[in-house]
Amino acid sequence: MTYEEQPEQGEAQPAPPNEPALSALSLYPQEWALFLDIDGTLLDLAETPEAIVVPPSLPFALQALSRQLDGALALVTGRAVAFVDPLFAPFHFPVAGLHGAERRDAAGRLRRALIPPAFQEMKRVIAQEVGAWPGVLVEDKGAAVAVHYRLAPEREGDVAEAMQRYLQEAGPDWILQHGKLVVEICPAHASKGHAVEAFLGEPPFSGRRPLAIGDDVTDETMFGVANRLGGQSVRVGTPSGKTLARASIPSPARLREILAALAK
Ligand SMILES: O=P(O)(O)OC[C@H]1O[C@H](O[C@H]2O[C@H](CO)[C@@H](O)[C@H](O)[C@H]2O)[C@H](O)[C@@H](O)[C@@H]1O
Ligand SMILES: [Mg+2]
Repeated sequence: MTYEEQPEQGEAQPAPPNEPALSALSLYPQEWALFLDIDGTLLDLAETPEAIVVPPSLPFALQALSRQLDGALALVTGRAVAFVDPLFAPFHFPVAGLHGAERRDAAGRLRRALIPPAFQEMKRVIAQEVGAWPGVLVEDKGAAVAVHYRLAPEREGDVAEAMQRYLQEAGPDWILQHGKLVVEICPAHASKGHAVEAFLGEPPFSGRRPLAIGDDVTDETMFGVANRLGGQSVRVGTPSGKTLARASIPSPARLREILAALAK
């Protein structure tokens, strides 16, 4: 198993194309744990959060791969955990949701994030104010709220300004998370990197090398953890900025092809 060495731990570089990065999974399945982002990684991006399409064969490929890895496969997403299971039915994979703020481990134990009453009220006000702008969508995710402007890109500045204002109101327990044509307010204590570390502290993930695959800035924390722990990091698509990922795959469609081949 050979990988290109990186110059410095933590130093962001453009990721070189390196699809063979995934072949280690089939060569040494007992050594690896796989952490997969959903939107823009496993699934093509869609115009709205609800419009995503899950190819029918994908859940079965993931299940076969999970079995090869003795269950050491987890989904690590900005979506809420409750949203994820129906996507990958009939399977229930270990999953970290809301960028790591909630997590269901391999034993099925779910750690939820609290939704304080003040945050509940703030989501209502955001939906009322920002949700009234044509083309702007407010996604209530429980302990996080996302405002999407994919259908109204000219509203980027307005959305950023409004969410910054709401963040001030929410206080220090919350952070802004920028994504692909979306700005979110999420719990500050969590990150995808922390979620990957938490999985790696438990069976069947413990003792394995993490392979993290994602497409967006929120995935950079799990790339950093994977690199630090002797694993591998893969960014899907062409990153707009620099990335900690050590390899890249051109598209979700290509990743699905590779995963399907590995699952056989
Ligand atoms: O961490 P991920 O699994 O990648 O989730 C990140 C966010 O994905 C979703 O928004 C993005 O995908 C939508 C559907 O393709 C797209 O319409 C939107 O523009 C993207 O930002 C999801 O709606 C968010 O809740 C996730 O945090
Ligand atoms: Mg993504």
